[in-house]
Amino acid sequence: MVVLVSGARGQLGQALQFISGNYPEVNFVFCDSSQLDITNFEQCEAVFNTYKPNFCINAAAYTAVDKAESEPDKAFDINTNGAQNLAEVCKAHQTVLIHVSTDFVFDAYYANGIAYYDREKRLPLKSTFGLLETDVPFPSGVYGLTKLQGEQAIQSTWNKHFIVRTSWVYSEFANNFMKTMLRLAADRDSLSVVADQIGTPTYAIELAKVLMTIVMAQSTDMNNDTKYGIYNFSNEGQCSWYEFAAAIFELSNIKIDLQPIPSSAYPTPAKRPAYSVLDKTKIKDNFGVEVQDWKQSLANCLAKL
Ligand SMILES: NC(=O)C1=CN([C@@H]2O[C@H](COP(=O)(O)OP(=O)(O)OC[C@H]3O[C@@H](n4cnc5c(N)ncnc54)[C@H](OP(=O)(O)O)[C@@H]3O)[C@@H](O)[C@H]2O)C=CC1
Ligand SMILES: Cc1cn([C@H]2C[C@H](O)[C@@H](COP(=O)(O)OP(=O)(O)O[C@H]3O[C@@H](C)C(=O)[C@@H](O)[C@H]3O)O2)c(=O)[nH]c1=O
Repeated sequence: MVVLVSGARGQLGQALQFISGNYPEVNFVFCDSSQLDITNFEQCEAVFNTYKPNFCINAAAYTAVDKAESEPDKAFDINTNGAQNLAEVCKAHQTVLIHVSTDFVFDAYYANGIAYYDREKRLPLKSTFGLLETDVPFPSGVYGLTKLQGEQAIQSTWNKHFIVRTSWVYSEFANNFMKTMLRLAADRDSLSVVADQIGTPTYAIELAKVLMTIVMAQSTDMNNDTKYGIYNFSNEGQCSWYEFAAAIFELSNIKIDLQPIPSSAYPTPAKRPAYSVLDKTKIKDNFGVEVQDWKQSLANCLAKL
C-alpha cells in the first residue's frame, strides 16, 4: 500500500515521517513543496503517475494566519486551489484523500452555556459543548476562509475523502506556539498572552497517528463508502492560549512573569475565534480513537526536547 504525503517538511509532515516506521506494511512517499507543489496541477499528475498512491495525506498548507490577511491570493492558491488539484488527481487515480483542516473555519463565541457562530449576530450553533462537524462554519479571517473553501472544493470534487479538522497543533517539529513561547521566554522576563480565546492544543504526533488510524481502517475495507466525510480531532479538554502558555512554562520549570490579557490588548491582522473547542465524538465512534488530555500530551512532547 502506497501512502503519499504532501507538505512533508512541515510540522505534521515531519510528525508523519517520525511515526512512519510503525507501519512496515506501508510504502510512504514523502514529498516536500519542491517535489510536489500542490498548486501545480501538472506536477500533481506527474507525482501520482509515478507513485500511484492508494492514499494521499495532504499536510501541505499556507498556515501563516496573520500574513494571509495581506496575501489572500497566495493563501487561496495553496489552501483552496491546492486542495482542489489533489482532489482531482485523487479522483483520476481512485486515491483516498485525507485532508487536514482547522478549527479556524469557525468564529464561535460561547456564552452562558450556548455556543454561537458569528459572535456579532449571535446565531446559535447545534453544539452544547464543543463544535460539531455539522455546525455551520463561519471563518473570521483569510486563512480560515481559504481552508473552508479547500474543504468545499474537495467535497464537490471527490467523494472518497476524509477531512480532519484539528486545532492549535504543536510539536518538537517546525514552528508552533509552544516553540514560540519557549523562544520568547529565553529572552524576556515577562510575557502577556490572550486569555479570552478558548480552544484545545493538539500534539502533532497524535494527530499523525490518528490520520494513520483512518488510513489503516479504510485500507482493510476499500469498498466501504460509509465513513468518508468531515471529522474533528484535537486533544481532550480546553484552555485559553494563556493557560496553554502557563502549562508550557510550568512543565518546563521556567519562571516567568506571565500575564493574561484580552485579545484587544494584543492586536493582530487576523481575528481569531473566541471559542473553537472541537467535539470528537464522531471520530471516537467511527475509528475507536482514544484521545489524551492536552496537558498530558504537552508533557510528553516537552519531555522529548
Ligand atoms: N499548525 C497549526 O496550529 C494547525 C494546523 N492545521 C492544519 O494542519 C495542516 C498541517 O499544518 P502544519 O504542519 O502545522 O503546517 P506547516 O506550516 O508546519 O507546514 C505546511 C507545509 O506545507 C508546505 N507547503 C506550502 N505551500 C505548498 C505548496 N504549494 N505545495 C506543497 N507544499 C506546500 C510548506 O512547505 P515549505 O516549508 O517548503 O514552505 C510546509 O512544509 C495544515 O492543513 C494546517 O492548515 C490545523 C489546525 C492547527
Ligand atoms: C506570541 C504571542 C501570541 N499571542 C496570541 C496571539 C494569538 O491570539 C494566540 C496564538 O498565537 P499564534 O499566532 O502563535 O497562533 P496561530 O498562528 O493563531 O495558531 C493557529 O494556527 C493555525 C494554522 C491554526 O489552524 C489554528 O488552529 C491555530 O493553531 O496567542 C499572545 O497573546 N502573546 C504572544 O506573545
